[in-house]
Parts: sequence; structure tokens; C-alpha cells
Amino acid sequence: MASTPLVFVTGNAMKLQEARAILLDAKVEITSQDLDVPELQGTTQEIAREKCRRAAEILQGPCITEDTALCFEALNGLPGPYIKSFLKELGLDGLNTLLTGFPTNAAHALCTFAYSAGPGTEPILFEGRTDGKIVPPRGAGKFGWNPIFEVDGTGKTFAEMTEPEKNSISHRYRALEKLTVFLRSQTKS
Ligand SMILES: O=c1nc[nH]c2c1ncn2[C@H]1C[C@H](O)[C@@H](COP(=O)(O)OP(=O)(O)OP(=O)(O)O)O1
Ligand SMILES: [Mg+2]
Repeated sequence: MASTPLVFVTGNAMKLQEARAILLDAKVEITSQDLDVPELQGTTQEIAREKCRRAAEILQGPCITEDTALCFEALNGLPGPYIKSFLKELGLDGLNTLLTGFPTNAAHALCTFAYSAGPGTEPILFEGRTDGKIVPPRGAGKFGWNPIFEVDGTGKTFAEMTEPEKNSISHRYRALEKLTVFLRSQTKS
């Protein structure tokens, strides 16, 4: 593994906590910085790439960034990367109301980690996806939309799971699994 810890640029303390816990097993160490990096509009991939590019410019060094999207099947993938604004304005109940009259409440959580080797390099993306459905809130609402996302095959919302339980099946875990494999291949070469 790299001797200097990788910088995770994020303003979200819960993302950092989960990423740390997941990466512990892989023995990948990260530090964090909360930089004000603009998030442009576009697809999740475009947003992820540009955010990481800009973070590396500001840091003048390598870094990782992360974007989380919540995609409703009935809305062709929206709110997607704009879930933060939708959650802030509509709340958990409002996100449920949004689906009233639609035939399906199917949704997926999509986590996109981006890695930049430094300014001027093209960020590489690592995506992880967990499928589920949007339900009325259940469980402790400590992190974002956790209480309204019921994971397929579990009967539980993310908010009803323990942290290790969520971290073993989450979109974030699946993305970090891929990032870890990549980081290992880097240190070997
Ligand atoms: O596993 C999760 N479970 C529940 N809610 C979650 C999760 N992961 C992100 N979230 C929320 C936080 C924010 O309302 C939105 C993503 O927005 P997003 O721009 O990616 O995150 P952010 O602005 O909080 O942090 P950052 O500084 O890394 O951009 O979904
Ligand atoms: Mg953000």
C-alpha cells in the first residue's frame, strides 16, 4: 500500500466514517479534507470526474472524491446525483410522495469514487450499486436517505441495519472494493 495516506476530499462525515471502516479490512489508510469543490451538473460520471479533477488541482496532489446518487426507476434515474437537493427540499416523506401514482418504487443507490493521480491527470472512476426500493421512513435517521431505502432481499432499510451490515452490501462498499483492487495493482507495479 502507498506509504502516505490518500486524501479523501469530502464534506460528509458519515461518508468518511463508512469509507474508513470499509477500507480498514483492506489496510488502506485515508486522511480527509473538506474543500469547497464545485459540483457541476451533468451525468453522475461527468460530475464525479470534474469534482475529482478540481479537488486535485486545489490540493496539488493525488486524491479521491465520491459522489452518491439515488436513482428512482419510475423517474428514469432521477433524482440521481441531485438527491442532496431533493432530500433537503422535500425530506424523506416528500421523496416518497414524489413516487405517488407511479407503478414502481424500485430504486438503486449508486456510489462513484473517483481517483486522481494529481493535477492534469484524468480521474478514474469506480462504481458500486445496490438495488432496493423507496419506502416510508424506518429506522434511525442518522445518515441522509438511509431510512427510506429498503435493500432488495433484506426486508430492511439501510437505517435498520448495523453499520457492519450496511458496509458489507452497500453501494459504497462495492465501489471501494474496486478502488482497493486498483490501488493494490498500483503499488505492485
Ligand atoms: O450511503 C448513504 N446513505 C444515505 N444517504 C447518503 C449516503 N451517501 C450519501 N448520502 C446522501 C448525502 C447527500 O445528501 C447525498 C449525496 O450527495 P453528495 O454530493 O454525494 O454528498 P455530500 O455533498 O454530502 O458530500 P461530498 O462533500 O463528498 O460531496 O446523499
Ligand atoms: Mg457534495
